[in-house]
Amino acid sequence: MSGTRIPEATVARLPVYLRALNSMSESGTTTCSSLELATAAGVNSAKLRKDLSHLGSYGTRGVGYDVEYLRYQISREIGLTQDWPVVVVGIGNLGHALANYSGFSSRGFRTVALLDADTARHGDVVAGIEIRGFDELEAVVAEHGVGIGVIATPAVAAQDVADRMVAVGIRSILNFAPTILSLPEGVDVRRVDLSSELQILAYHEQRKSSAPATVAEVVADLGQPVGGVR
Ligand SMILES: NC(=O)c1ccc[n+]([C@@H]2O[C@H](COP(=O)([O-])OP(=O)(O)OC[C@H]3O[C@@H](n4cnc5c(N)ncnc54)[C@H](O)[C@@H]3O)[C@@H](O)[C@H]2O)c1
Repeated sequence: MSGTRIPEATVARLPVYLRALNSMSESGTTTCSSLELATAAGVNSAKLRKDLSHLGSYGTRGVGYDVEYLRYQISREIGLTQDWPVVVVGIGNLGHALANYSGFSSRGFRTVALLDADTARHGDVVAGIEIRGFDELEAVVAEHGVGIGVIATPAVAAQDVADRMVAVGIRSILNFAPTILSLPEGVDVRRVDLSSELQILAYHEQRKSSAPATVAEVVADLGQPVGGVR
């Protein structure tokens, strides 16, 4: 890691740069300009250069960035060169989808246990992992050194699950339940709220459809030809 504290907004963009670099690498690209990488990541190149400067990466004038080296630097910075054991709690519809998602393991997140409170689910196997009781959380965390917990339970259960996670030493939580968790300092929580994201899109959609009418539309409403406007 760079050792200096990187702004949160930059940290949030690093995985986006990494994804763009991964596609470049897969297509055999060995170097890229800041503009090429910025375009692939959907940001402006000044912001990209500033972000990468926090990693001590400035590229080479006239050559740009070395794709493989930058991939390595970003991966190291966001901890992807390490193996991260993860426990998922709540193996219903979403829990099944998360357990089956191969994108976690390819990025170093190894699901070591699937836990659920419903005894009817215990013993079922999802993605090669047996669902176990939630009361096994402490043993699982101790055995695998789990630092990251994923909550995919209904909202009413999420706070209790989070409290139990923290009590057994988990310090980072990814929460899919649509509820705000109250947790002690030092515990990082990321909330994935798909409904809120849809609501934000709905808000923009609504604004688009109520955008001011063009002159042509106003004229059409008045029943006059556009050419008739003075
Ligand atoms: N399904 C989706 O597409 C989706 C999308 C976004 C967010 N979410 C959210 O994710 C959560 C799960 O959704 P779902 O559709 O998978 O629900 P689900 O009802 O299918 O699954 C929830 C699972 O959590 C388990 N559970 C309940 N209380 C528990 C506890 N205290 N400890 C351990 N396990 C417990 C249940 O036994 C069940 O297996 C919800 O909060 C939902 O709002 C779901």
